[in-house]
Amino acid sequence: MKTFDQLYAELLDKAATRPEGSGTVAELDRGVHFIGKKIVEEAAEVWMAAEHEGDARAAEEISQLLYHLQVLMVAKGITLDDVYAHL
Ligand SMILES: N=c1c2ncn([C@@H]3O[C@H](COP(=O)(O)OP(=O)(O)OP(=O)(O)O)[C@@H](O)[C@H]3O)c2ncn1[C@@H]1O[C@H](COP(=O)(O)O)[C@@H](O)[C@H]1O
Repeated sequence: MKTFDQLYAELLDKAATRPEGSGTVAELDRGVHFIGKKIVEEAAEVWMAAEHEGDARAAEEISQLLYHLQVLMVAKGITLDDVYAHL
């Protein structure tokens, strides 16, 4: 289990060190357009899970959406503070 901040730090490290087999590195290499489409896809899965698949599945889909949002943040150089400033 990890927090939002811990995951972001892990993804920043993956982007910097580019370990073999990292899905994050592969997604970053495909670019913002691809990541944006993943976000839209995961958002739809969150919606469907929340309406039809129960809270546990919804929570899992939400975690995936948060992951892809963080990959986009890393791709764009957007920091946690940049986002938190608007909360
Ligand atoms: N939290 C996540 C995470 N959530 C979602 N995903 C990715 O997003 C995909 C979404 O799953 P779906 O089942 O919706 O996708 P799918 O359509 O079946 O599969 P795809 O064809 O879209 O890949 C997963 O296949 C993962 O590739 C994640 N990939 C990585 N992490 C964490 O990110 C960190 C870095 O991971 P790596 O870069 O892979 O080392 C680790 O702590 C991981 O646990």
